[in-house]
Parts: sequence; structure tokens; C-alpha cells
Amino acid sequence: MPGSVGTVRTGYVTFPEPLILESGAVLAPVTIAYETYGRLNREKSNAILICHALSGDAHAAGYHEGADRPGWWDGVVGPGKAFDTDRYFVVCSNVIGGCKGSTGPASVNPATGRPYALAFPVITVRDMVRAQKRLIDHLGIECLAAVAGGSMGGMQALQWAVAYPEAARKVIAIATTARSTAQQIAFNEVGRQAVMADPAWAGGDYPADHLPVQGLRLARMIGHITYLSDGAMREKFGRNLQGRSTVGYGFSTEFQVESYLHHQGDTFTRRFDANSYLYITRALDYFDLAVDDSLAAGLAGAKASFLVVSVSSDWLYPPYQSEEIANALAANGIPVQYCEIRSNYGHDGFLLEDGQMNYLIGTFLDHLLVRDVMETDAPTIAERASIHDAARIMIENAVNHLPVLAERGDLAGIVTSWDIAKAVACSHGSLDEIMSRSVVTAAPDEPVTEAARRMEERSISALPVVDADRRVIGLISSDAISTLIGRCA
Ligand SMILES: CC(=O)SCCNC(=O)CCNC(=O)[C@H](O)C(C)(C)COP(=O)(O)OP(=O)(O)OC[C@H]1O[C@@H](n2cnc3c(N)ncnc32)[C@H](O)[C@@H]1OP(=O)(O)O
Ligand SMILES: N[C@@H](CCO)C(=O)O
Repeated sequence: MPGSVGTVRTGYVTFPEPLILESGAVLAPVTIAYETYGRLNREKSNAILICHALSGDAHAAGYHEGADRPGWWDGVVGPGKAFDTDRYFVVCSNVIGGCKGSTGPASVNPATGRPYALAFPVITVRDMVRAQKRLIDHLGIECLAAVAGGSMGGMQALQWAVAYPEAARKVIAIATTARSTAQQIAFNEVGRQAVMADPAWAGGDYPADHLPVQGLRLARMIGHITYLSDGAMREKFGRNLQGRSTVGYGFSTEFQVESYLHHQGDTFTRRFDANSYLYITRALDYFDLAVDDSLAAGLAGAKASFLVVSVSSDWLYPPYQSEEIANALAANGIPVQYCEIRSNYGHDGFLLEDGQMNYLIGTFLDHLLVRDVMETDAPTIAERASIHDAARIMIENAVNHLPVLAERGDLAGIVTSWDIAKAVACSHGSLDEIMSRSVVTAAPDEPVTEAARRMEERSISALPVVDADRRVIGLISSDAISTLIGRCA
């Protein structure tokens, strides 16, 4: 299937260690459901974490065995798409508190052997991200190429940038906010009240054969209205009647929009747990990255570069909230691109506007920095080492360039396989005689295109990447760049 990651399966990992939650409560064990697409490269530098919204799950792309619908962000995840699985290793995990495989209120409470129900501790977006961090550590990934998501997924992406500034190079936050507003909390509360007013909810202790479907259905109907826009509803349904030509002067389902909302509500009760709805909407309410009422202060520690996207017709997470995020980042001198896409779909536009999303996300991810493609485990050699040592290290590691380090660990020079050949031909004895001391280097935060241009101008095929103290933190080679460009074509 072109453009698809094909058939996929959800994996599970359980961490026995307790997770200390923001509330001070403790959760153990913690199971995380996740899917991965694409391949993790040798340097483990091409991983992208995708975070889902309120009712999403780990199944972002491809098809489960026998299913006819793909994952929820299949339009942007796959070979050749924005989250290009030919280039990136994409990870998507289900949040804790959810009901799609990660530990949540429907999981078995080890203290009682029964489902947690309301004994499940209240969780926050920060807790969701802490649990995700365990998964990313478990996969051996020190730094994500990017973390991305829409709606609650965007909140998680922002939380990653604040909680783990070194753990993601890029952050993509779409149709989201950095702090929930009164209106957002209000809609969440109406949904929760609908669930809790259902007698079948039974204080959260409902059996599997008697679920609070009426309350959850109503909550989703209200919620779903907020995910659309006035224009989208008008365009989809107008004042059309459902299966009749005249109004009936009664209270049965008459309008198409009523029928549609019933359908959305019914479908939701078959795929979502009522208690998870309470917990996750509460986590949304608590989300607030501001410090002392200042978003700029709250985002000050972020180190990633950001893409912030809003949807013009989104009245649940209106564009002004995305602008606030972009302004707060810019106030800190943090690189940020902001774009409001034109769309009539409302909040769910981030799930439906594949063309605009692919263009914006793809362009943002393609803007690569040296640190995105450098090899971080490239071998080096000490200045005092012998030519024989240098030859051995090159052969063992199959490399042609060895940065030479001075005693203090800073860059003293570079030696190439050509230098070794010359040393043999001219009977040189020490590394000092053959290495180049005037080394052309690259900086981790410069664009790859700049480093490539320097290599081309000087006819050099690899540059040591050095930090501000001239310590070698990696190596960028023309081979790595041409592989990348080949894959982009
Ligand atoms: C974001 C995450 O992380 S994951 C969560 C994302 N997924 C969801 O939110 C799932 C539920 N939401 C939806 O289906 C959303 O509307 C979207 C955004 C995903 C899909 O949007 P669209 O493609 O525009 O679909 P639309 O909203 O028109 O709904 C189509 C459904 O409504 C049904 N429908 C349309 N008109 C009517 C009607 N008059 N009466 C009854 N049902 C109707 C269709 O038959 C279809 O049903 P199906 O989904 O069971 O096949
Ligand atoms: N419709 C999506 C977006 C909500 O923010 C969901 O149900 O998760």
C-alpha cells in the first residue's frame, strides 16, 4: 500500500517501578501501550514521538489486522508523508489514565485485584509525559528528533519541552493551548456531569455489562460539537431533515445533525471508558504551563525549536492561544514558527487537513540542523597516540576521519586515511607529523546546508562538530548528508 506503514500491532511494556505523580500519589506498576513505525537509526537520533488527543490511542498509522480503517493520523504518518517513516522512527503511545492499553482507571488495582475505578489517582499532563519518558528511555532514545501532537497531544508536546528540555530537538504543537481556559474547563465539566449523572455510573463502580452509556454518549455529543465549527455543521447538515420531508412537531430525531450527534455519541460509548473520560478531561483542566501567571516564564527553560499551528475555525482552542505560545517562546529568544491554517473544520481540522499539515510539518522537519544528522559516537584519537593506533581505530570503526584531541579534550587536529597512506609512503613516525591542525569544523546548531556548502567549497568529506569550548561532540559527513537528501527526493 503506497504511503502506508501497512499492518501494525500495538506493543506493551510494563514498568514495575512506582511513578510518583504530580499530586504526590504513587502509581505502580505502569503499563504503556505503544506503536512504532519506521526504523531507529544507529545513532538513535531519528525518533519522533507523536502524542494523541483526548480519545486517541497508540494506533496513529497503518492498519490493525483485519481492520478497514487506518490509525487516527494516517494522513501525515507514513512513507513520503510529513512524519516520513522512511526517514524517521515514529513512536506513539497511549496516555496513562486512558483506556487503550496503558494503565488507567479500568486497569486492575494490585491492592484489590479489582479495577481501580475512582481509586485510580488523578493524573496530569505532566504525569502522562513522565510515563512516556519511561517508554522513550526504554527504547534507548536519549534525544527525540521531535515530539508532536494536536489538542491534548500538543499539550504533551509542550510539556516535554518544559520538563525535559534536552530530550527533544523540535516540538510541534497544533490546535492546542499552554493553559486551559475557563471555557475549556466548562465544557469538560459539563461532560463529566453528564457521565456522573447517569445512574449506571454508580460512583465509578460500574460492571462491564452495565456501563453508563447514556452519560458518556451525552458527554461526547457535547464534546463533539466543540470539535466542529458553525460553518462545518452548516455545510454538512444545514437544516436538512433525517429520513423525512417535514418536521414532526415532536422530540424524536428529526434533523440530520441530531442523528449525526447520536451516531457520534453511540460510537464513542463502544470505544471509550466513562471513568477515563473523567480522568483525562481533569488532566486537561489542570494543564497550565504558566509560572506566576507568565507563560514566557513557564516556557523560558525550553531548548527545542518550535512549530505552533492553529486552525482558523477552531473555537475550542482558538488561534489566539497558539499565538500566546508563539509570543512567549519568541520573548525568550526560542526559535518558533507560527501558522494559522485556513480551515472550516473547526478543532478537528488538525485530523482532517492532511494537505496543510503535511506541508507545514514536513517543511519544519526538513529544516535540519547539524545536530540532527551528526554521528555522536564517531571515534576520536588522543594527540599522543601513534599512527599505528590511528590506522587501527579507522579500520575497526570503518571511518576515514579521526578528530585528534589535545590533552584537555579539545580539538587539536584531524587525521584522515589519506594522511595515513602518506605517512607510510614518507615513513613518518608520529601523528603530530601528519595531522592537519587547521581544522574546518561545524557547529551543532547551524543548518546542515551551511555545513554541506563548506564541505563542498573545501573538498572535505567530513567535519568534526564542536561545541563552544571546541570539544568534539560529533562528526558530520557528506555520506550522511547525501543519504538524507536521497531519501528526501
Ligand atoms: C486526535 C486523536 O488523537 S485520536 C481521536 C480522533 N478520532 C475521533 O475523534 C473519532 C471520532 N471523531 C470523528 O469521527 C471525527 O469526526 C473525525 C474528525 C475523526 C472524522 O471526521 P469526518 O471524516 O469529517 O467524519 P464525520 O465527522 O463526518 O463523521 C462520519 C461519521 O458520521 C456518520 N454520519 C454522517 N452523517 C450522519 C447522519 N446524518 N446520521 C448519522 N450518522 C451520520 C457517518 O456515517 C460516519 O460514521 P462512521 O464514522 O461510523 O463511519
Ligand atoms: N476529536 C479528537 C480531538 C479532541 O481534542 C478526540 O476525540 O480526541
